[in-house]
Amino acid sequence: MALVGLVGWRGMVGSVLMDRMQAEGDFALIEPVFFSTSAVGGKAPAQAKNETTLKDAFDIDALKRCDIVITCQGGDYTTEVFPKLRAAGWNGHWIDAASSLRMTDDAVIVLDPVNMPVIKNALAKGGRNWIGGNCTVSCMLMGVGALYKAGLVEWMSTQTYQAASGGGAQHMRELLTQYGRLNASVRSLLDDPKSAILEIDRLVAETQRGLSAEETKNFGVPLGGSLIPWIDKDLGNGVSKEEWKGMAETNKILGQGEGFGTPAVPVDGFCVRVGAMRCHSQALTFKLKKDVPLADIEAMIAADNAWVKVVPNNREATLRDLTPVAVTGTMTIPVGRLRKLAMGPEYLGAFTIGDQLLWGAAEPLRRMLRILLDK
Ligand SMILES: NC(=O)C1=CN([C@@H]2O[C@H](COP(=O)(O)OP(=O)(O)OC[C@H]3O[C@@H](n4cnc5c(N)ncnc54)[C@H](OP(=O)(O)O)[C@@H]3O)[C@@H](O)[C@H]2O)C=CC1
Ligand SMILES: N[C@@H](CC(=O)OP(=O)(O)O)C(=O)O
Repeated sequence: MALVGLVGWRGMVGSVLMDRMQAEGDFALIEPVFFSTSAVGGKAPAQAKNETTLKDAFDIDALKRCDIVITCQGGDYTTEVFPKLRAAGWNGHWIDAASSLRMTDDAVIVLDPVNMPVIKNALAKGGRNWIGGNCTVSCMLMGVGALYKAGLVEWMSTQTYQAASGGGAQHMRELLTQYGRLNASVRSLLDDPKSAILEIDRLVAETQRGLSAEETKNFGVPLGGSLIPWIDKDLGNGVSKEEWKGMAETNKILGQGEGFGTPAVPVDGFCVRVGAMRCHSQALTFKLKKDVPLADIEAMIAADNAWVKVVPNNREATLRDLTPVAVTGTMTIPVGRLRKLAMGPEYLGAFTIGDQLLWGAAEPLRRMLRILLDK
């Protein structure tokens, strides 16, 4: 039975991964070894079989014993440990949620319902580094990958509405604390149906602007009742790193563009943090290479994988099925608002949502583990 090292299993992404592995019976197929950066020697979780204590996540010899290592510990951990482990001669499979290794030549960004041929090809060539994609990109491709697979996309523009969870657990807490502060600042006025809404609004803005450095330390500015049109690093050319990932990762996942000897499809737009909990939403504008009837497009998208669901483009279905609240905690990737745009018959609009901890982070890793175990 494969010895599988789990690092970062108690973090937010790691906990979602553990839940999914449990639900899909993955632990029956492996001998898990649990690692920790903070509680070495402690008791491993209930899924442990023979390896019942927590091993040191920085112990290269302990990691070297594993056939496969899955990490959700984060980019700093990967940057520190991965090169040492390979330098020590380890030939196992490394499956990672962090972005650090995504664009390296010997790594595949894994999203098997979309890029199984790319994964299979790399496996045949001895590939051993399997990295989960950016959450926004993975969720988008789970929804509209069919259009790319059919070679229909000339370019795509994205406008994202990304949840607090993308920043991590502390960001989710900060958002909720801010919402609580805002509500508390006007509670008595809210309780009075005759109170003036503009007075409530004035007090909320005053509270938002008066939030302390402690109350905004994760996002840097208030997010509750506001939004932040910048995610991840400033690349210095007017583009945020999150926006850069849109084109770089979409093409790499699909096995096209730089490094593959084929043209990349241009993908660009704006990435915006909003006060949602753990679902990333995005409005997409496509320029298609030709005019394809809307019904054909809907059929193509619906048939692409088991999780995508086309939501009829009407108000009732949209409100019911196409919101972060409807999608959170589920594997479903709804795609709705599908319509031809006023610019011409090759221009297609769409709106899609995904749970960024499931398809956006944990699930592609879990599925890669199964691909390796089944091989
Ligand atoms: N958050 C996201 O949406 C996405 C994240 N990723 C990647 O996954 C990485 C991990 O992200 P995320 O899961 O949000 O990180 P977390 O901060 O939740 O967990 C990372 C590690 O922090 C340690 N830790 C310290 N205190 C606690 C605590 N109170 N509860 C749980 N763990 C704690 C744990 O390590 P130990 O047990 O060793 O102490 C844990 O493995 C990211 O750095 C990123 O690279 C990728 C895609 C999306
Ligand atoms: N950057 C994403 C979350 C994330 O972890 O992305 P990446 O895995 O590309 O660093 C967000 O903030 O929503």
